[in-house]
Amino acid sequence: MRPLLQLPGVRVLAMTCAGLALLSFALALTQWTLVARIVDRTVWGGWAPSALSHAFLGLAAVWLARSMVGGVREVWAARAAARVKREMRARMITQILNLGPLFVSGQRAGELTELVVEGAERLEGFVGRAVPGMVYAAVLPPLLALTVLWLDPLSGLILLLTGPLIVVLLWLVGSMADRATKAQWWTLGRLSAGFVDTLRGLPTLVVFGREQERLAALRTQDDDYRRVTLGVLRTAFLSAFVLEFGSTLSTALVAVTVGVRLFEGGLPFERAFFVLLLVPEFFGPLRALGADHHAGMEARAASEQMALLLEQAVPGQGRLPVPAGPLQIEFREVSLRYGERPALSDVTLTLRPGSRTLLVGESGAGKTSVAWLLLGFVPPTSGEVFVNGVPLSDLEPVAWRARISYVPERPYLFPGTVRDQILLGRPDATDAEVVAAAQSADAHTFISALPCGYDTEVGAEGARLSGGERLRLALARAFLRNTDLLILDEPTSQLDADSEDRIRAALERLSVGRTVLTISHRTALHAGHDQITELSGGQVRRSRQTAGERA
Ligand SMILES: Nc1ncnc2c1ncn2[C@@H]1O[C@H](COP(=O)(O)OP(=O)(O)OP(=O)(O)O)[C@@H](O)[C@H]1O
Repeated sequence: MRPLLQLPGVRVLAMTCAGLALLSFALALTQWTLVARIVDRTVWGGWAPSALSHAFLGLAAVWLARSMVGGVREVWAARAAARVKREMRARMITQILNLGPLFVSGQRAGELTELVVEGAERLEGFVGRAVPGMVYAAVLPPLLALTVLWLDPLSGLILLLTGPLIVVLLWLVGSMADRATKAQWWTLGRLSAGFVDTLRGLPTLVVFGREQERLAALRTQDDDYRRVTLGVLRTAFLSAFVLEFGSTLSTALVAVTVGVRLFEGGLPFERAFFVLLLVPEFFGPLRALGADHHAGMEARAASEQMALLLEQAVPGQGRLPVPAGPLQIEFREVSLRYGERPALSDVTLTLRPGSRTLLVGESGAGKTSVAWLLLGFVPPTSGEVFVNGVPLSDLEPVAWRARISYVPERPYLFPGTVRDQILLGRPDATDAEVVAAAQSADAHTFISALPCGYDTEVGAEGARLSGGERLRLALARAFLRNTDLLILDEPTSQLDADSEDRIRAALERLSVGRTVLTISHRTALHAGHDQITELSGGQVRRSRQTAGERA
């Protein structure tokens, strides 16, 4: 429960509910005192009609006040729950963004989505229902039991014995359900992840004829989920049964002992009736607790995973401003490991301002890792990257990335229009600037031929465009972004000769006046670069300066 109690606003909500519970207690006492008195005087006489009507008026006022207190509790709890949901979702998303692409690449998209979307919903259920329920159950029954003890010690004793017993039984059933609830949460996460993976890999599954197998695996996961959900429901029914049985039994016990003493003349009618009216008030919050307990357990399973995500150490966030003017970047004996896996070892490399460097090497040589280090997605395991003599890790990361344009091998296009894709480079650009960027990237002609031009929807991940068209949109983004430093990761590896020539021409225009790092398998791209560095097995095998003759 600890991480749940640390949720924003939960303590304030608990204190408010405690205040409202005290108010409810006072109102309940007043309400049932009036009812007992009205019935007593009506049966035995002794009140003038005006006194009776005053009592009825008072009863109506108290009833209204109780309803209002109940309403305030509902509204307050709903607001706090919505706030917690919003805030925790924002915290998780910020944390995922801060942890960066390296963290995300090691996760299953479906599980993360499940945690951010469904996990936050579960917190809403906990804060909106379980917290007020628990506070009411902690405040009202003890006060009511003490009141009954004062009015009629025997009935009070029955309540003081049976109440805690029911709570202990509830706790035992809850502990049994704890593992089932966690299993339910994990299974749901796996099911969502499996579904997202299936959707993403559908073309591969179809090509290899494995879609039926995948469907069967999803069905098995679905069956697992159904099984654990039934297990959770079984324990929920069990706790409801324990509560109903316990409260009915002890209500009956109080009623019998009160009835016997009433007939024997040992207890006045009004007091006996009052005690009987208070007994359901005593069990009411405990009954509600049984239902809300389930929401609390579901939230706990999700909150433990959230805590794991939120406690992950975020790579160093520097605070220094990025130096203005031309940027000289130096890798000094930089090594990088992904866990136990070495990717780079003692890499020393200098990118002079305005120079063009080609980083070549076989697959797995560590080229993309150099780009990720430069983008600040991963910190070096040893050594340091310097920007104008300042360690990159000390620079403010957002301001640093604002100086870089990165064109990856497979640029990602978000659902939206062609214009939206280009505007990602600079959201405040005008239409004329967007068109100019597209023209420079040799994208304007194909965009104009699309059914709705710049307003054409590109589909999920740019599914309605070819690989070369997607790449040209990514270049248009880079033109619009207009930064000092440009990183091109395998920019032409997937293109035919004609597209490659056109993209190379666009790249040439884009590179003018910038510091460029081009990553490639092939040395064929060497024309126009000032420096060619060869990586092999994570080490610099050779680095040579060239004449820098432009292609
Ligand atoms: N997220 C990761 N976790 C673990 N190991 C990784 C990760 N990313 C890369 N590696 C490993 O680090 C090494 C360097 O990978 P990197 O992607 O930098 O090579 P590359 O030269 O860009 O390869 P390619 O040309 O095939 O893209 C490889 O052995 C790779 O398996």
